[in-house]
Amino acid sequence: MDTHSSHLTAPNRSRSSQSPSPSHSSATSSIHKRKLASDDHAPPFPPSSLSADTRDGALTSNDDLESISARGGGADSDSDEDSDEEAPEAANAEDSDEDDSSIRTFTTARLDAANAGVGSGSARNTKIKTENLSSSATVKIENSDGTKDGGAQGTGPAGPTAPAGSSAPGIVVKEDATKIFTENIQTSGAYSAREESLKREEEAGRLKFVCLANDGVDEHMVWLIGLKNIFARQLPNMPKEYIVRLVMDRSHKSVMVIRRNLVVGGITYRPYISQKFGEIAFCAITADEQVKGYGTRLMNHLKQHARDVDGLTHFLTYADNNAVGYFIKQGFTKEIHLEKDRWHGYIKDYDGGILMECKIDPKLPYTDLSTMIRRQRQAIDEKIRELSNCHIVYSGIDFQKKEAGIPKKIIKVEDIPGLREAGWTPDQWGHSRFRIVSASTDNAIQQKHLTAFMRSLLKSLNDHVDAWPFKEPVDARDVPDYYDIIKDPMDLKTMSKRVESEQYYVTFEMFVADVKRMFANARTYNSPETIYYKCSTRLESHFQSKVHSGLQSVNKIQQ
Ligand SMILES: CC(=O)SCCNC(=O)CCNC(=O)[C@H](O)C(C)(C)COP(=O)(O)OP(=O)(O)OC[C@H]1O[C@@H](n2cnc3c(N)ncnc32)[C@H](O)[C@@H]1OP(=O)(O)O
Repeated sequence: MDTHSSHLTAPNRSRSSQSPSPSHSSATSSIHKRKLASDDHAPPFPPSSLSADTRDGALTSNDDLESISARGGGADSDSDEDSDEEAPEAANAEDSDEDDSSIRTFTTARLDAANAGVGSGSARNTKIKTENLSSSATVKIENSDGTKDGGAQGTGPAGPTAPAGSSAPGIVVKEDATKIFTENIQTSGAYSAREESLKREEEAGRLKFVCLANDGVDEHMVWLIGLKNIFARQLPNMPKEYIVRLVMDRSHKSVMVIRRNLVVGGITYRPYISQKFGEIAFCAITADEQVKGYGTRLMNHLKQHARDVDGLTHFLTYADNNAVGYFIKQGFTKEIHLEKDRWHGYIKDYDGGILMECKIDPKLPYTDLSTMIRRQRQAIDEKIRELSNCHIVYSGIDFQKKEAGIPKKIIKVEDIPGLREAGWTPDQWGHSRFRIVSASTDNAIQQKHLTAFMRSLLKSLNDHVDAWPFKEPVDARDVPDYYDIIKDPMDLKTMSKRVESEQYYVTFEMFVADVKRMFANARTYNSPETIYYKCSTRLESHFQSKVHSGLQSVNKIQQ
């Protein structure tokens, strides 16, 4: 037993890692080959509440691992992960060095046990349970409030999470205040929305975040194996033996997302209590649950736990190249500000990874950031209200229209609700885009001239020999599919109504746009050889010549 368990300690970890041979092809990670710290500069094993005697602890032999794994494989948790990874894992066993023989035993036994069925798995379970119960050195991580991590499901948030309605140290958020903020602000960013939704799931007991280590508790071991399986699948370039070793190493802790008693993902880290920093070894979410916010919430729980329970101020990690973006979004930087003597020689070196650092804020309510963001939004919103009226929403303009799109009543610009309040004055008319064709200041006279001009053009069109197809709106009874194809119909009769209303065409361009639309419709619906198409072309050139001569005579009068 002693020989088996000793590989969990630092020297053996280094020795075994000297010949890692990750031969997997990469699906989700870039090459992430370990180049572990050698024995000579491996730091003394730091005193930690988790580094209890490994010989008498809960997991004391590969037999234990085998039986747990067998049971884990048989459970609903991550059963697909297991089945998918078994073949490569077995194949990979050949690559392992001698120090990994225990892991090979573990893998083989797991396969055997899984094949043997539930019966043999439960026999193993019983054995572990007995051993665990008799083990006085089993270390259990407890929450600051004294409850055990990974407690029974349905008992509310577990792990280091602050209970609902409470707040993180240093920040007091009363429930009522939270409610007001929540109700007042309707929209929240994607970050807050995801955090809030997961927080609600936690409060409803459907989701929990637990932080635990290899403590021998039956349920915890199943979860750890489930997490190991996710790591093995999501980090295909990482030797599986190495993953098992660290996840099961008692100096490492794992924060896990558990949903319906299944592990969704997690982060395994090693807290260096004396150095006040932690090293994130692995981080992954199961494939079909990625980019749903679990990774972010997981990291927030980790930070809160590491600060409040472990007393850490920083995290370091060798981030996989593909995951650098994720770590940046979690507040990690490539610049390392932590004094080198606090971490150098402690953390493991990796090839192909980028060393990143995250400073843990001493006050931030990491598991309730969405409430804090709401409060900040509320404060900014109130300040804006003090300085401007942009939050006031006026009733809209009644755009109800009579036949031919003519407004039922004329609305004076100055009567538009909110316009004056926004600082508009009538002398700003010149900035309006609804300008009459002439630069004259007498709008009424200009409108009369415009109407007369449009009336004369319409008469000229109506009198033309090719006008007959355009005099009336197309009758859908005659041409059933016409309005399926022509969505913006126009005809001379409708234009005439608009001209006579003296309200519709406030610019000449609006009138011309209707004429052009009428001809374009004819050429859209009809093919070029048809009479309708030819009529539209001839009538349009007639219209253009009339407009041209009409505008020339207007110009002459104005000169
Ligand atoms: C030390 C190490 O272990 S390094 C290896 C890290 N692990 C892996 O690469 C394994 C495969 N990937 C995963 O397991 C997951 O995608 C994780 C752990 C990287 C992220 O977990 P998720 O649940 O997907 O993250 P979450 O949904 O909270 O996303 C947070 C943000 O990061 C972004 N993000 C997630 N993964 C990545 C990525 N690989 N690269 C860049 N951005 C990412 C998301 O788009 C999201 O952005 P947004 O807030 O602007 O919308």
